[in-house]
Amino acid sequence: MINEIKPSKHITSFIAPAKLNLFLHINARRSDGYHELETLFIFLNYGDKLTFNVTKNTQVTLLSNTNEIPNDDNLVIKAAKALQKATKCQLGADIYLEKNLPMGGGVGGGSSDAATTLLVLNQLWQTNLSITQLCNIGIKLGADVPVFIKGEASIAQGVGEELKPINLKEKWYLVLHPNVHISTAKIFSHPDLPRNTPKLKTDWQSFPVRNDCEDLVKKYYPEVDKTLQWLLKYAPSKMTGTGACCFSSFETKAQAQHVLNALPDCWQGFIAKSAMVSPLHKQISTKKM
Ligand SMILES: C[C@](O)(CO)[C@H](O)COP(=O)(O)OP(=O)(O)OC[C@H]1O[C@@H](n2ccc(N)nc2=O)[C@H](O)[C@@H]1O
Ligand SMILES: Nc1ncnc2c1ncn2[C@@H]1O[C@H](COP(=O)(O)OP(=O)(O)OP(=O)(O)O)[C@@H](O)[C@H]1O
Repeated sequence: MINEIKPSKHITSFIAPAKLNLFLHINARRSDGYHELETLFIFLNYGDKLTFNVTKNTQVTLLSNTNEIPNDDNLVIKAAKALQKATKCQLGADIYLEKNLPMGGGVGGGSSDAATTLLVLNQLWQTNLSITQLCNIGIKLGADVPVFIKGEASIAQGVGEELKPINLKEKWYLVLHPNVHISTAKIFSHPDLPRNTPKLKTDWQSFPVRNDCEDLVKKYYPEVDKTLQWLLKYAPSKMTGTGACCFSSFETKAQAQHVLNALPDCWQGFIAKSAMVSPLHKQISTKKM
C-alpha cells in the first residue's frame, strides 16, 4: 500500500496507466441499474500523465492538451474536490493533464486519471487517507477507480470493486482504437446486452472466457467489428471494457510491432507491456500503512 511519494526532485509528473479487461462477464443487473461483473484487470505501461503543483488556496485548476472534456465534468477536478471535501483540506492544486489514452476506449483513462489524482494529492496535501478511504471516494467517481487505487492486477467482482489480486506472465499488448467513442452507460443500458453469464466456478483459465459486451458493440459499431476481424488474422483478440479498443498479446515487442506496422491508416494503435503492479505505484513508495 502507498504511504509517501518518493523524495525525488525529478518526479514532476505521474502516470495514469491504461487497463485492459482480459475478460468481462456480466452476471446480473442490480436494482440501482449497475451490473454485477466478473472481470480480469491488468495494467499497461502506457497512459496519461498528470503534473501537480500544490497551492495555498483551495482552488483546483486544470489545464490539458485536450479540450474535449469540460473542466467541471473532468474526473481529475471531481477527484481533487472530493478529496478536499472528505478531508476539509485547505490546500489547492494547479494540475496539468496530458491526455494520451483514447476516451470512451475501454482502457479506463478517466478512472485512472481520477485514481492518480486521489493518490498523489493525498500525499502532497498530507491528508493521509488510507487506501480503503480513497477507494470509498473513488468508487463514487467510477466503478473502475478502486482497481487503479489499489494498483494490483486483479479479478474483480461486484460492480468492479471487490478485487482479488492475480499474477500473470507479463506480455506485450497491441491495442487498436477503431476511432469510435463508445459510451459505457449506453452499452450497459441496452436491452440486448447479455446479463446472465454464470459466475466462474473453477479457475478462469479452465473456462472459455469472453467479453459479454463484444457482440452488441460489434453490431452497433461496425468499425469495432472490422478492427477485431483485422486483428484476428494475426492473433487471438478481444475487446476491452465496453469498447471501443481491441487488443492482442504477443511474446515480444517485435511481434506486436510487426502487426502495428501493417495497420490501415484509418485506425490508431499503441504497443505496451503489461504490468501486474500499476506503473503509478512503482513511482510511489510501497510502505505498509
Ligand atoms: C465496463 C468497465 O469498463 C469494466 O472495466 C467498467 O466497469 C466501467 O467502469 P466506469 O467507466 O468507471 O463506469 P462508471 O463511470 O462507474 O459507470 C458508467 C455507466 O456504466 C454502467 N455500469 C458501470 C459499471 C457496472 N459494473 N455496471 C454498470 O451498469 C452504469 O450505467 C454507469 O452509468
Ligand atoms: N480525465 C478524463 N479522461 C477521460 N474521460 C473523462 C475524464 N473525465 C471525465 N471523462 C468522461 O468520461 C467518459 C469516459 O471516459 P474513459 O475514457 O475513461 O472511458 P473508457 O476508457 O471507456 O472507460 P471504461 O473502460 O472505464 O468504461 C468520457 O467520454 C468523458 O466524458
